[in-house]
Amino acid sequence: MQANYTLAKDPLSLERIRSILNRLEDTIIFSLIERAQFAHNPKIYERGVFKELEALPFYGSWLEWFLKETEIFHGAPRPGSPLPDEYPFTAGLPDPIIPPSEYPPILYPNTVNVNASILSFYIRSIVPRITTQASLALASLKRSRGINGDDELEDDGNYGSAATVDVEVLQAISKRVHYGKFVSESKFRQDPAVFIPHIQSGDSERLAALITKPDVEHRLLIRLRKKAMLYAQDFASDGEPLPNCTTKGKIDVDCVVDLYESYIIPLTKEVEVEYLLQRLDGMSQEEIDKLANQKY
Ligand SMILES: O=C(O)C(=O)C[C@]1(C(=O)O)C=C[C@@H](O)C=C1
Repeated sequence: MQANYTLAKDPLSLERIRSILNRLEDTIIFSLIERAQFAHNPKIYERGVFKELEALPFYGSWLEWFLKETEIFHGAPRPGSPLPDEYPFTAGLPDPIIPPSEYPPILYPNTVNVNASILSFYIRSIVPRITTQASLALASLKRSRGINGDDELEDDGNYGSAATVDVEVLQAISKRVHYGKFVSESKFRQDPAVFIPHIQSGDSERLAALITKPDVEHRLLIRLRKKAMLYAQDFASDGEPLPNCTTKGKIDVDCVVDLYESYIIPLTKEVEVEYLLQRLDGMSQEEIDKLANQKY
């Protein structure tokens, strides 16, 4: 998020936040297309495989090392920083070289960070699926050359390139999912009195029902499928689209839709609810009563 986002006249307008979520769909689809050109390379997600890393010293997977180095370099904001639209996947990061900029507070202070879940579903369910085509092509090439070891069939050796793109995909998904906090704050401010009793009783289910908008989800999934089909299109050298029967396309469109339906939307909702559950922390009953009648 840029400074101009928080300085906008109404940074919590739901329409505005949804337009950012819409834009992030493009970033996520394009980065997945980039990852899909490489084979699965399962080695890069396992700890202790690259002995070279132990000399650093670093204990973790190849991808975890990339995440850590990227976050150190980017000076990833720590939880609780004033502009929380980027959340670290790794811990123990040094302080950024340049002090964080001052931004007007928009979100209520909170500790919500679901990056561990994002990393887990991405490695477990997304990478193997979006790389199936590249891995199969590689495996048949290797077999034709007499290479049969199961371990190596899905390994094209592009560890650096694959992990670089993994970091991009993960950061884009993380940003998208944690935007749930802005959505939640926006919905809360529309009518604090509706939310307050359920926050006070810790009723996650009622809160989830309040923030869920089935028609918005439905439209999103239709839009996403159309976008993914369009971006996945292959073109001939003269720029003419190749017919679907001659090309499998750059990405498995069903996988993109499933990623949103099964993981990104549910996790965004989890962030929204977790954020709400912390929304009154540290407030006195008097302050809460005042908030219940507040008109933003
Ligand atoms: O747009 C909203 O209102 C959101 O809360 C975001 C979102 C989403 O993840 O896209 C999540 C929950 C709603 O049911 C609809 C959409």
